[in-house]
Amino acid sequence: MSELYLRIALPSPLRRLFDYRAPAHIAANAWQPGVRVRVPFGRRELIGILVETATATTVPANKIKDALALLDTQPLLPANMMRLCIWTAQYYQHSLGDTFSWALPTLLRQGEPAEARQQKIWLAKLPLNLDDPLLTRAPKQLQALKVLAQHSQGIAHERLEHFAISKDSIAALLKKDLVSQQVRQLQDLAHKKPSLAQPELPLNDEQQAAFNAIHANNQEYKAYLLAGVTGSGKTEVYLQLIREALAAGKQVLVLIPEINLGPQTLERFTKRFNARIALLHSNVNDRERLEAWLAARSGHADIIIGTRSALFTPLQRLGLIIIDEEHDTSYKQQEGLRYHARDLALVRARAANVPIVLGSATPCLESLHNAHSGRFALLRLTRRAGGASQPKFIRLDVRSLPLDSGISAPLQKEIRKTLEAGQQVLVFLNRRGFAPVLMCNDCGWMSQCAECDARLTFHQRYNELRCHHCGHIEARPHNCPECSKVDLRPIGAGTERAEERLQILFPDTPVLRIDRDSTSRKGAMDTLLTTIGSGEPCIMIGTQMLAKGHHFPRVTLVAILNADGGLFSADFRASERMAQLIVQVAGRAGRAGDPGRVIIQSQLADHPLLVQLSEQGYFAFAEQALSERRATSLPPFSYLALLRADALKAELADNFLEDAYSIAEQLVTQLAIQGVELLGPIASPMERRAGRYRAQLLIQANSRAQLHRLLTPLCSNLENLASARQSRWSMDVDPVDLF
Ligand SMILES: Nc1ncnc2c1ncn2[C@@H]1O[C@H](COP(=O)(O)OP(=O)(O)OP(=O)(O)O)[C@@H](O)[C@H]1O
Ligand SMILES: [Zn+2]
Repeated sequence: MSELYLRIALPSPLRRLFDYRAPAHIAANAWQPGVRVRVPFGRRELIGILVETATATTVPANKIKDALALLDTQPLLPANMMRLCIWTAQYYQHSLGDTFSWALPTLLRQGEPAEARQQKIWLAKLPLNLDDPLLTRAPKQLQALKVLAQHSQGIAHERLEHFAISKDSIAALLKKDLVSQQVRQLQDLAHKKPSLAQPELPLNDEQQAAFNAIHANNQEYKAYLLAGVTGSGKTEVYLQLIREALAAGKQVLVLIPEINLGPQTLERFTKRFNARIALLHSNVNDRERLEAWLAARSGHADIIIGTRSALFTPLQRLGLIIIDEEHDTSYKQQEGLRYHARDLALVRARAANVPIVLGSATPCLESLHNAHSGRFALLRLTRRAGGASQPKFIRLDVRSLPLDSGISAPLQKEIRKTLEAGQQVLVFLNRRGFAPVLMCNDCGWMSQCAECDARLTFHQRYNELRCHHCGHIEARPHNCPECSKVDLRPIGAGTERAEERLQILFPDTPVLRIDRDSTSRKGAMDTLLTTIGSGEPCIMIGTQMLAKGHHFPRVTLVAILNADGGLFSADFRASERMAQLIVQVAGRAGRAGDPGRVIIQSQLADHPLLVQLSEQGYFAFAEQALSERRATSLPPFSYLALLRADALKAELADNFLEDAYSIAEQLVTQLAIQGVELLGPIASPMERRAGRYRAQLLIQANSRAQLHRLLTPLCSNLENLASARQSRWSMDVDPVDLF
């Protein structure tokens, strides 16, 4: 009999498969594509995914090794997900094995069985006998038994500690026959038909029209851009579409952006339905993630809600995909496999032939362009649901006004008025920490990161200087490191400073800071949201975390403190980002009965972008931005890939990129590739970061197909370059950031 070879995708950066011999003792038909295989690799063992089997190999007979073990009896990934992963790897120019690693829950990557866990449960034996003489000299066991007795459903083995029950006590109680153990299958819950748990809101005309349009075509692929102003009730449309899908026996995949959209949004879904909801976001632990993934794959979960990687969850009965806040850049992964979950979701929806809804108040220009060209159906919600009106914009010119920790006097007055009316205020400042830099008033020294081309931010709470780019932390110096004088001053204001000042200005009002520092503790965000939810007057001061999808009915004033940042950036997407951020933050104002106001405090209050945005709204801005992109041939009117390199010495990264440039040039000629331009190599906008020098080569093309004709051979050539060994490099297809 001829030998069987296994072509395996291994977690390695190399863009190829690895051949192994199938051990003779395993039946040939057990090797189905999609199963996990353990193999020797150098001196290590790795777990890979079988992609295909073959009867021949190019590996010489004395070099080929036997696979060690087959880990699954069924393919881990069904054929459609295998195809999606393969497509992803090819499109993003990434190794297939590593693509699987990003797509799979951690525990599966590590070889954990792909089975729903059986949970061990401890129960007190009945009738309960707390006076048992066996317990008289064992107070801990007695206490443990009492606690167990209070839990008629039993306590899970791994939760014992939580109830201060030691494993020793349990073992002793088991010996004395006072407790018993049960094994429960976590997915055993009987399969009930999902139902509504809460009455629905009657849709308004625009919502109904959007719902009808999507519902009418719910048996086939079609992409919808649900462009609804903030507070227009997009979520209600999603919820009713989900109801229809569930009633038809389908599963629904809902993608949400990262960063704390968590509690509020999730609650709206969980409260609405009696259905099994699998959560796959950053706050679930590895075990929970695996359970959710398995429940989704087996069809046990009805609704799957997660951040970008949830896109890769296998689903048996997929009927609808929803991408909430589709413009959010957290859908693009910025490391390793640089995929865009929104774009892949479109690929997935098309392959599964199901509808996909992209929702946003501020759609990205790519999506608007797709709507214009007819690839997406555009559905507009132009009014706020439930009668609230759109907030009013006020541009506050602060060129000649002194700023008090970033807050001008007229703004302070408006805040006071709002609080006195019993309402809440949201202050937006997209800068964490106390001050963006510490400066010596004597010699002009400024706090600078030793590892990055960046300033160190002063964090007063910890009396530290921190680099927001590499994570470096040092104690705040007492004297100037240059001139030894003691006059070091924080320059500019971050959220910490604004918080401190607001608390002094409004001593009787709670001031809640919401940024990555103040919410890093588990549960901290929930506590803050509870205070806000009470409806009492308060001031929230925070970064873009505040901009994302929150519904704060009592907020009537939104203040944007420093809107100038995005007006000068070199990145062609900066103005789009800034417009989205301003509109999203502004959208938190006046969402219930009382009308909302938005004050944009700026040194550039007359900047055309701010004028247009505040007077004509996001869509007018977006149309103009699109026509500028067209005129300058930038995405979505061209396609980009960014080759980045970094190394300990600048010339190593440069050498690599110079080599890459020549190879790319040769390939363009050899393969007669049309309409591709190589721009660079140049130093990255932040040239040094975390001690490494960074440079980049931008590849711009007027067709996606031509771009990929170049990228695929280019990447395999780069892998074998000598200069590639002294640099780290990555290819970013459709980059969202150009640094
Ligand atoms: N048809 C309706 N009738 C009455 N109230 C509604 C209706 N639809 C939605 N609402 C209410 O309007 C408010 C805003 O809705 P929702 O949060 O869904 O808007 P959104 O478009 O998702 O907003 P954003 O993009 O700003 O996050 C919510 O309080 C919601 O309960
Ligand atoms: Zn740094």
